[in-house]
Amino acid sequence: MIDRIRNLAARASGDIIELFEKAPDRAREFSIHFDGLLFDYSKTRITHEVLEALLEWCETCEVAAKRDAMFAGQAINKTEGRAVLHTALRNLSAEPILVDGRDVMPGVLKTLARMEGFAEDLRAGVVQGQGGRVTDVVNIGIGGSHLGPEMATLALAPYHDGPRCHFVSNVDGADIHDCLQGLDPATTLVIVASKSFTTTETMANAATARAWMAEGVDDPGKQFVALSTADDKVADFGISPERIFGFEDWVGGRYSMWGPIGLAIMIAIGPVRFREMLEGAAAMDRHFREAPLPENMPVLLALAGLWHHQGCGYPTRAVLPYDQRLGRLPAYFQQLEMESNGKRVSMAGEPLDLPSGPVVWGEPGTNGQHAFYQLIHQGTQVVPCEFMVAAQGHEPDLAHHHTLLVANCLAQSEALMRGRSMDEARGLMAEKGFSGKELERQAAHRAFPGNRPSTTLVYDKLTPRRLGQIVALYEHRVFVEGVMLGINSFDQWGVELGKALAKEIEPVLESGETSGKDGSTAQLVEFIRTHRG
Ligand SMILES: O=P(O)(O)OC[C@H]1O[C@](O)(CO)[C@@H](O)[C@@H]1O
Repeated sequence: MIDRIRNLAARASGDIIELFEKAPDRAREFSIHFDGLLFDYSKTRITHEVLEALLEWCETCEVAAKRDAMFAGQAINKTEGRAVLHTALRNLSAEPILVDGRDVMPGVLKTLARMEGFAEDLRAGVVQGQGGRVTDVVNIGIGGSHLGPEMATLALAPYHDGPRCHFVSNVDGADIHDCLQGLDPATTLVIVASKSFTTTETMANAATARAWMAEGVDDPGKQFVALSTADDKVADFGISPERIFGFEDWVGGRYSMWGPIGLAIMIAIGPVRFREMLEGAAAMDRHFREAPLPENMPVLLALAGLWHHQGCGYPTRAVLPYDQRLGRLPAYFQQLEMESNGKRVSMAGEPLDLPSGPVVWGEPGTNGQHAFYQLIHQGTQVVPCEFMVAAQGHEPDLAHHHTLLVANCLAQSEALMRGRSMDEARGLMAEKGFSGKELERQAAHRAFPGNRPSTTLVYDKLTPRRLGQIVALYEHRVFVEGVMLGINSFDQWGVELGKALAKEIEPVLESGETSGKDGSTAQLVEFIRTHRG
């Protein structure tokens, strides 16, 4: 199957712009609308023939059946023997979902109601700190217990009407130091977000926060909340059961912002808007489950990704939100995509016969334009770009800024596609008075190859509902790509070795006993020990 796709990519001739000239309806044919979103993948080399081949590959991989198995609560995460049910966290219809014969929905909705009660009480000043109304909330977590809440809280800044939310993740003491500076322990609530409640970074930061809190209040434990699956470990830390918001092991870390891990988001924007975010995600879930594959937005987004990565062989993709408040979305997608699909063996444990998922990177526009777009336009590697932009901003008084923002976004995808030919560049240089060899030399620097693919996701406005849809859209894209690559997208064994070695090296840094370590590691330890003051 992949050979057919690769042959199509190798045979693709002519420029993307010519595809528009040949088919005036191309933009409509290679785009899809769904509930306030437009995904346009027409500025790529995908043709009807390519799409047909990609869809056939998708069918061969039984994506639809595997999707249904996920939604039905089957243990599709086979290396950990778990179901994958982040979708249950936004199943507000309460339609039963059975895991091992037990409906998980009553528990999900009960926890959601507890979170709502707590968030309301905190926002209303009913739940207080030992120095009065809580003014600041510090979420301590890392990876999936950090990136989602941080990303969504920033994204929904126009809706904030609760206490200020801060996020600490790095074990680097600078992170918690800078966060706590200026906060008052007596009016601060600390959320310890950790599915396992064993993650070194989070536990170190939680202990530091508790010590800081103990300096300012009599009973630090009263101003801590835990979001975890590990009640016993939370109890050992000293957080009482009514301050634990639990979830089950079928919620993966990077898929967890919809449940208790999203408590900081709920505190910031309120339970009503948090529900709107869940409803947006649930709408995308329904679309993913019900729309035929050729009219299914997550499937088409996945196929565009696979075409570029597997078919055309482009090793990375850039996520480029023209939306300052989506500034953490590239980092969020890095974990979502690379922790999910960065695997070298198949479900069966055999070496993959395809490259694993691509490197994902990005930055919000227009900032990226003044940093790395040079390479995107004129470097020798092709980087498929995934642009995102809202039709409206949240600042009506600054509508002219938004027009500039949108114009830049659209201009970039157009420039990538059109490029600038040598003849056009020669014309520009001739106008400036160059001639002969110097004109040729100058023109070469100013020519753009063009024909570089991009997709654009446009939404009306970045509301809680739209954010929910967009994140769920990408979650399902990762699922489809994972199934088609034959990968288990829901484990992350690749993070374990480094964690284990860090535990070994910690005492070595104290003792300096480097026997058994390689020469480089031993040299680094020695340098650090002699320079750490
Ligand atoms: O929520 P926890 O258990 O602290 O884990 C945090 C993160 O660490 C990881 O396990 C990777 O190290 C992620 O998958 C997870 O999101």
